[in-house]
Amino acid sequence: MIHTNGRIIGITGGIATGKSTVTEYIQDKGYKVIDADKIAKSLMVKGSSSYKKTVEYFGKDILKKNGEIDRKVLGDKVFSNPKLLKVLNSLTHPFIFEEIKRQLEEAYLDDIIFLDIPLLFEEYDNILKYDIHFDEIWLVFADRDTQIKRLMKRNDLTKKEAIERIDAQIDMDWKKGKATRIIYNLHSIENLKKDINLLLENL
Ligand SMILES: CC(C)(COP(=O)(O)OP(=O)(O)OC[C@H]1O[C@@H](n2cnc3c(N)ncnc32)[C@H](O)[C@@H]1O)[C@@H](O)C(=O)NCCC(=O)NCCS
Ligand SMILES: Nc1ncnc2c1ncn2[C@@H]1O[C@H](COP(=O)(O)OP(=O)(O)OP(=O)(O)O)[C@@H](O)[C@H]1O
Repeated sequence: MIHTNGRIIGITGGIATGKSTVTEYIQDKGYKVIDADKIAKSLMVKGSSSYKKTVEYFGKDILKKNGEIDRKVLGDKVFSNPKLLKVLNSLTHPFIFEEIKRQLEEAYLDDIIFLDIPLLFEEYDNILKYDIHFDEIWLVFADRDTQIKRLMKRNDLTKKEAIERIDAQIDMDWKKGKATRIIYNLHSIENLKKDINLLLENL
């Protein structure tokens, strides 16, 4: 069991639905936020255990000239091939979950801890294995067309590539049924902030 005094609120959603936009705002308001994507990135730096295992399996083709992992190249490989995505997950997730657990325990004095974790439902077995218990789960929702549009724009992807990334995750409508709260991020960012304020006031 993770030792914290406070509540743990999971923030999840589909790719490019707006999780980071939501958690950046929550963090600006002074709340403690742990970001699984940031942890994953920090653990993939040149020379780390995840890096070594990933390069050993995927080969030097995934490296940039300076020896760092080219995330676009690796992303293209794994999101177009579910088997390879599974391999990458198996090489990286143990390190990521260890670090999430460590950061949760480090934040034991905070009353509320938000954990931004895109794969909360996809990796539920790991959530249980690492003894992470959510008091609430907030789902940031956007419809598929909006996801595609935002993802193509932000990552400079073709429609096909955006769809592959969306389809590498569990369907958003299924996730809706499992969440405590749903944040509909379909309109302006100002609108989104108002909705978040309401949720925070009611904590
Ligand atoms: C494949 C990689 C190199 C692509 O890097 P890139 O910089 O393009 O994307 P980034 O890491 O910023 O992730 C963006 C979004 O992609 C989605 N995503 C990332 N990894 C996965 C995955 N394994 N399965 C499904 N969706 C994923 C999430 O919604 C995430 O928010 C990178 O995502 C990665 O190393 N993934 C494996 C680690 C992982 O599972 N990270 C998610 C946090 S638990
Ligand atoms: N309400 C909105 N209106 C317009 N653009 C938005 C809105 N919300 C988010 N965006 C933009 O959509 C993109 C995706 O948002 P964000 O990065 O917050 O999503 P995410 O869920 O964290 O993505 P990922 O799963 O890839 O980490 C960003 O470029 C962001 O600026």
